[in-house]
Amino acid sequence: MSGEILIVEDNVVLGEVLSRWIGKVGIDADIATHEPAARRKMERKDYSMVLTDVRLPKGNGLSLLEWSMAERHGVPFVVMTDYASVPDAVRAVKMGAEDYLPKPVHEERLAELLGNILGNDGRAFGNERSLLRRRSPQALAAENLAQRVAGTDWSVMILGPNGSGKESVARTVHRHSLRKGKPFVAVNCGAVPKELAASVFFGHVKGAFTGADGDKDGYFKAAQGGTLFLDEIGNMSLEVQAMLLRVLQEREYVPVGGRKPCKADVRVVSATNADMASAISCGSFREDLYHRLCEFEICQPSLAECPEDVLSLAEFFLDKYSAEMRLGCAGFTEGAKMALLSWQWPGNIRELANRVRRGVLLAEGGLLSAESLGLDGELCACPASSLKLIGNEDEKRRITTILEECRGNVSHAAELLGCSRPTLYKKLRIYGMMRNEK
Ligand SMILES: Nc1ncnc2c1ncn2[C@@H]1O[C@H](COP(=O)(O)OP(=O)(O)OP(=O)(O)O)[C@@H](O)[C@H]1O
Repeated sequence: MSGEILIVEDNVVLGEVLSRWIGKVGIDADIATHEPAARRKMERKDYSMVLTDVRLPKGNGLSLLEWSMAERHGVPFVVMTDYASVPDAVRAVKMGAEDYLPKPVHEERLAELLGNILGNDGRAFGNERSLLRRRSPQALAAENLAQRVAGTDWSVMILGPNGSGKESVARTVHRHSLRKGKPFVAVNCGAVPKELAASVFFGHVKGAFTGADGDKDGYFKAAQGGTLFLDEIGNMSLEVQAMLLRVLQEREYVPVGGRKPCKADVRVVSATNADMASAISCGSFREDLYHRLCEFEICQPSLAECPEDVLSLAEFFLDKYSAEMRLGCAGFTEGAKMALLSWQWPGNIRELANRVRRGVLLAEGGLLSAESLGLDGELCACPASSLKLIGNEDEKRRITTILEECRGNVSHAAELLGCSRPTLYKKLRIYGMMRNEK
């Protein structure tokens, strides 16, 4: 796969703007101005994604999508629509498009989307995202640690599952540090091939290798004075690890093909969902690098550990996406709320955002149902949704949240928690939650 993105857009100025934004994160973009040209390009090359307008002078984005699905190209499609053509976006998603992007396109949304679809550092656009202040004790604990360590210059390692908000914690560290106002640069280390690592991290000078027709800065230069966020460090090759260890020890580096050492004045914050102890014991991660990267550790909880945040985050995303699409969605049906509370969120906040975005589109201005969130029928089908009644604080909070939502209806709550009524009563007694117990 070329890694290149194909933009299909007849507005040449917009095509160029999109291509420049995509280029900022190190991805090349190719432009076609109508459907036949796009088809020709797709026949010649495998693109990593197609970003297409619906209306084109010849053909249209939906028939391009239909053709690509029939030809089994397997390339993710993102369809750009203006507010008047919401039904087109709905059709596109139903036909298999990965996502849609409302026009006018915002750089921040495009970055988020690239991050979601390509799993790369679309985040390097560097724009601050608006975030909800979370209230669950677990999320607050991680946030407080981030604020406390921010004032030191220690390296920080954030551990937690994918999509749980580790980058948001890294941004909190940066925002509360003396380096705020300086760059925050995010790098997806897992996506950096070892052959290019030196040039990507340290930059290169003109003539350093074939194709190096100018000087180019690397991530360390881009983050100078600020924070370098190394994401997915668990996926770094041993060669890249050795390279990073050297620069973190010596606090300087030399661009590829250059002579003069440059100062590496960056605060490093890293993140991973890997089990670092096992990675070290099986030799896939260097222990010396681990200690350099982890002068302070923060564990970001999964969304399932933070039941208090689910509905407020869902409402936050509902407002955000319905404003973006100018679809005044009024809220969630009771069934949708129950489904949101009983789902286990294997993809964490990212999954919640994606489901709500899809729901906003499909609800077309009404209330979001469990079906529009893709959660109907899943409740019983997903074994993970059943409560593992093992007895701990998380479980108690989850029961409390669901009981509140069910307005005290134990049968309904037991159903959502995936356990029997007698088991739930037993738990309520264990936790001293029965009214007649106190
Ligand atoms: N408090 C919040 N309010 C609103 N959105 C949030 C919040 N925290 C995280 N998000 C959103 O959830 C998504 C996932 O967050 P983030 O990228 O920080 O997770 P991550 O753990 O770093 O993921 P990965 O491990 O896949 O890199 C992002 O779109 C982010 O904007």
